[in-house]
Amino acid sequence: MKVIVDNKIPYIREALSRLADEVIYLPGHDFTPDIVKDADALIIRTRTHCNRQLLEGSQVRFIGTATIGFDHIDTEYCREAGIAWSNCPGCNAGAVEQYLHSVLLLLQQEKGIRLDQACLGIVGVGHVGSRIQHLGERLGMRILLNDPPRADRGEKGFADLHTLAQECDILTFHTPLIREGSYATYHLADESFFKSLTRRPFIINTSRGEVIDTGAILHALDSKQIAGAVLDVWEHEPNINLELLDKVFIGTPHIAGYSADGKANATRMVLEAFCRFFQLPADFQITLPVPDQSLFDADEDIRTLQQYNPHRDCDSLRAQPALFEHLRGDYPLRRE
Ligand SMILES: NC(=O)C1=CN([C@@H]2O[C@H](COP(=O)(O)OP(=O)(O)OC[C@H]3O[C@@H](n4cnc5c(N)ncnc54)[C@H](O)[C@@H]3O)[C@@H](O)[C@H]2O)C=CC1
Ligand SMILES: O=C(O)C(=O)[C@H](O)COP(=O)(O)O
Repeated sequence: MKVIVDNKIPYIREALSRLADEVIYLPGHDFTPDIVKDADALIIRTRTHCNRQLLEGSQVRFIGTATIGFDHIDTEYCREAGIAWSNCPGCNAGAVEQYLHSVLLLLQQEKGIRLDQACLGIVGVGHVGSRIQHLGERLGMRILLNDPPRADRGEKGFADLHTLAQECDILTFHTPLIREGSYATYHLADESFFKSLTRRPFIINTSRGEVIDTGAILHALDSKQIAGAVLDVWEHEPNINLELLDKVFIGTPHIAGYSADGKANATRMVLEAFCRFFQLPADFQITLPVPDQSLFDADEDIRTLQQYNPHRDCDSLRAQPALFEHLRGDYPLRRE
């Protein structure tokens, strides 16, 4: 069996060498129709666009993405072509929670937001959003939740986006990127959304850049419709809007999910899916580095920011925005 694998997926090589006869490691954007044509499986990240153009005429039967998001896979084409695919639900939700925890503490320390008096709006309440809900509750915040697909399934406790826009001091986006249909999230935060905000909130986006219209958020920052923004994801990565990077409170290179723990979960889950599909025994171990014991005695807020302070990633990105992809590819994975 021949497998082509993104060369930035950590902890995978030893396990995969025991599962496949031939494994080729390549940068995610270097997968071409010629390279994939005689592969049985692709193991990818968000950087490989799996569509007709890449896959037509190939013998690929399985695609595993070591990510939760799967907007880079044309699932309709895969269905037509009989190609199975799999993602890793929940793999990196703990890492994004860690990112949000540090961001909320920094908003309190540096922007004067009293978290215990603030209302937090969470748009998209899945694996990540649910963890942010519990984090916000632990921090004493009032929480409003928006998740139309869950509300339409009859689940209780959700409000519409307009209510969040009216009542929240901080709004954070955790939806998938959906380009069309009744739950589309492409440019969910557009000019009319920003106009509808009444409390000059902070906006946080760790979902996908395309969920927020770049022109609209720039205008919202300039016209003070919002107090500031924290962005981990951007339209047109890696060619991000430098004016926006300059104007946000914190801007990072799509690394909210980049903990060693989250990456190891993703590798384990993608290999389990691979083994299920090819009916192979899943007899592999993924070994993580040990946690840093020296942090264990500190006060929780101090420990949170010692373990992860997003200003570091923001400073690196601002210093060399052209290295967006390199900063991600060679990221020193943090522990949760
Ligand atoms: N920056 C990063 O490193 C990371 C980014 N992500 C992004 O965050 C997204 C969310 O991650 P998870 O919570 O793990 O995914 P998930 O699939 O568990 O949750 C997504 C939630 O969004 C809801 N949703 C769908 N359409 C919606 C709409 N129109 N409005 C409001 N809610 C809607 C769904 O019902 C679901 O509850 C991922 O799809 C991915 O794009 C996830 C992990 C890391
Ligand atoms: O899981 C997702 O979805 C993400 O956005 C990841 O954190 C980004 O993953 P990579 O494609 O950079 O591995």
